Amino acid sequence: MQPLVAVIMGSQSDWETMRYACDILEELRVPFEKKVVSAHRTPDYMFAYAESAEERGIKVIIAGAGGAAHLPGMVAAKTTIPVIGVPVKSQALNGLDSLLSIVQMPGGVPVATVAIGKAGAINAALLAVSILGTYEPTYMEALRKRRETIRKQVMESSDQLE
Ligand SMILES: Nc1c(C(=O)O)ncn1[C@@H]1O[C@H](COP(=O)(O)O)[C@@H](O)[C@H]1O
Repeated sequence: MQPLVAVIMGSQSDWETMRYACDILEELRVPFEKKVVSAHRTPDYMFAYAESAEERGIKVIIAGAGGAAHLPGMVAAKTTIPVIGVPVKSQALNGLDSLLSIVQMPGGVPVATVAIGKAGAINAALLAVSILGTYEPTYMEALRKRRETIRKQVMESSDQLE
């Protein structure tokens, strides 16, 4: 099926985080592609990838990177498709470097930045599905059902408190 969401990451080492985004997309039956693309290490490929994404039918790009995390911002600079940036936890600075590199975009070139690490990757995918849901009601319905499941789980966990 034609992918609607692109999950890209600066390195294969980001997969341990970005796999959580892919799990959500699989769960909600959203067609997606996943690729390693680096602004630093494969700049020409990154440009070509970002420039061609819209015409290939991609609606949202989720871009995860760690450290000097320029990938989400550089992709956003080359496309007007919504870009969601996931700060990957870095070894040296625990992902604070990644977060600040992604979130502080100059006015005019937005990147929707989520939290550092696993929770951010999960929320990036949910946000991407929300965007798809604005024109495809089945995705909105899938999100509503998921929220309801979470609500029930929380209520049950509350009942189980001693
Ligand atoms: N931040 C970027 C970019 C980029 O922004 O283009 N390319 C790779 N990286 C990051 O380098 C970290 C270490 O990568 P390696 O584990 O491959 O050394 C990864 O978290 C990756 O996202």
